[in-house]
Formats: sequence, structure tokens, C-alpha cells
Amino acid sequence: MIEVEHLSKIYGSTPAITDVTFNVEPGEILGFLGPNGAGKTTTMRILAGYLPATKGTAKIAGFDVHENSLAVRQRIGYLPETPPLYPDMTVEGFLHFVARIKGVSAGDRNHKVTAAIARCNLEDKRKVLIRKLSKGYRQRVGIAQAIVHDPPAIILDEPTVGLDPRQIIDVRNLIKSLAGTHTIILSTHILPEVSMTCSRVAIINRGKVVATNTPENLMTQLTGGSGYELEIEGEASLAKQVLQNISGVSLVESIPTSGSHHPVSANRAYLRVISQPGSEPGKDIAATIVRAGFALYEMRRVSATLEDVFLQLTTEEKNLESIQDSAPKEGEAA
Ligand SMILES: Nc1ncnc2c1ncn2[C@@H]1O[C@H](COP(=O)(O)OP(=O)(O)OP(=O)(O)O)[C@@H](O)[C@H]1O
Repeated sequence: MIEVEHLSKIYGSTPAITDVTFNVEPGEILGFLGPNGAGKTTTMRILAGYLPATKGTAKIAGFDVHENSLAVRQRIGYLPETPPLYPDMTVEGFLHFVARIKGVSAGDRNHKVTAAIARCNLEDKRKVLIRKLSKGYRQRVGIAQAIVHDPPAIILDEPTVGLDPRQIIDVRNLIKSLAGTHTIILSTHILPEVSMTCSRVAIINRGKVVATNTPENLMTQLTGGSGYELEIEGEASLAKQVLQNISGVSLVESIPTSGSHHPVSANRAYLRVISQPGSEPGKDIAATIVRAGFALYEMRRVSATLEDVFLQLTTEEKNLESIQDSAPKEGEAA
């Protein structure tokens, strides 16, 4: 449904994205995950036909975004980071207006606007001026304007930024309810958003896609699915240096103690160690930490999280070819 091949964009002399390639299958929600400045908005704007690429192609439902921009705009709904709302219109008036400029026929408009309002739970706000709405409701109106012409593909750029926790849950549920009947790309820098909402994830870092897979496969293939949590006595930064040098260890991070189940004890450090795929460095971790003079109070195996994967991919230079496009097929073991 969405095919992106070797897409690059250079602003002046600054490359924003380089050789970005990925596909989104019909009915799927793809999370486009990356830190600030990674190139998410640039990619989304190219896909929505708002920005020309420097190189490469992108197609929506078989139409090239550059060569057939009109056909593409009819087939996508786009929610930019800041939704383009008219504050002095009512919710209903605005959606009628958008439906008209998206080419929905006069006879179909009432029905499509009513359907978008129902889908986004906006019935109570139908006649309310947009400027009187809360941020969460405005975001729903932003999503309603993206889906009012019932496009097969939807592009959402950071749809939950600035919302409170209740509104975030509502908007995520709304997005999930659109999957199946729509193909969705959701750009975000928020990890839990991806694991809660998306069936597949493309991770972008410094303008390049560094991994594409299901969240589960990314965790398994990059980390072997395992890690260790350690409670030690001593300086965390020194322990991290020692652990990082052990063969088979790919990531060492401190576990924040405030708000977690770890009690804060004087001179205690809590660390998380993630192993490379297929390696079992547990014995070496215990021996090395004790040999280096730290007291080891606890060591236990834990599963790797998507956050571990993200940190590995966005903080280290690695050869990641082995995990690209290597999702096990349906029915295969991960
Ligand atoms: N109009 C522009 N002119 C020059 N450079 C730009 C322009 N827009 C973006 N950039 C640069 O391109 C790179 C990618 O930016 P982009 O906004 O696509 O990233 P992003 O992943 O969406 O980040 P954020 O989450 O912070 O919005 C950044 O280095 C940014 O500074």
C-alpha cells in the first residue's frame, strides 16, 4: 500500500534523510520511530506530497507521490505535527469544508462527516467552535480531518505530542481502531507508543532507517531476548566501563532508582546489561564484577525491552544488515 524506495532529502547542504526504504502492507500500522531530528517529519511530508524528495520514489496505492500528487492526496489522510485547524469554524463546519476540498461529492459529504465524527467520538462537540476545544479534542478533530474522505492510507506525525495521559490513551485507541480498514504510518519518538499501537516498526536514526521489523522480532534478534539486572556496591560509571568490555555484552545502562521498585541505598548501583544475540555472558559478568572489587548483591535474568533495542540502534555504530527485512514469515519461529 505504501512503498518507499531509496528516498533522500537534502536541505541546502544538510542531508535530512538518506536512502530511506520501507513498505507498509494494507491494514498495517507501521511505527516510524526515531529521536528528535532523525528525519521523521521530512519523510512524512514527502509521503503526503507536501515536500519533493531529492532522490528516490514513494508510492501510495500504486501512485507516485510526486508524479500523481492529486491521486495521492485523495488516497491519504495526513495529520501534521500541528493540525491545520480553523479555530473559528465549528467541528462539523470544518469537516464539511475539508471534505469538499478533498473532493468528496456534495451528496456524500453529510454521511462522511457524520462517520468521521462518530469514529473520533466527537458527537458532543459537533456544533462547538474549534477554538473552544481542549488539546485532546483538537487532536481528534485533526484525525477526523485526516480520515473524512475515507482514505486507504493515513499518515500521522507525532499524534500524541502535548496530550495528557488520558487523552493519549484515547488517541492511541482511536488509531488502533482504524487499523485493518486503513494502512497507517505513525511517526513518534515515544517508545511505548510503538509497542502499544504498531504491528511493525521502522527505526530511523540520523536520516537512515537502521531496522525494520515487528517490535517482538527486533527485541529477539538484536538482543537474543535476554539481559541481566545487577545490584552492586560501588561507582556505577566504573562498573559500566568494566562490563562494557566483556565479550558478548552489547549494552550497559543504569536503572533509574526513583519511582522504581529498587530501594535507594547508599553506594548501591543498579545496572542493566544486555547481551549480544546468541551469547550468554552471565558467568563472565558475575566473575568480572567481583574481580573488579565490586560487591554483587543481586543478579537476575530479564527480558530485553524495545527501549534496549532503540538505545542499541541509536547510540552505537553497528552492522545492522543482518536484522533488516528479516522478519520471520507467518508460522516461523522468531
Ligand atoms: N526546512 C529545513 N531546512 C533545513 N534543515 C531542515 C529543515 N527541516 C528539517 N531540517 C533538518 O533535517 C533533519 C531532520 O529533521 P526532521 O524534522 O525531519 O526530523 P524529526 O525526526 O521529525 O525531528 P523532530 O522529532 O524533532 O520533529 C534535522 O537535522 C533538521 O534540522
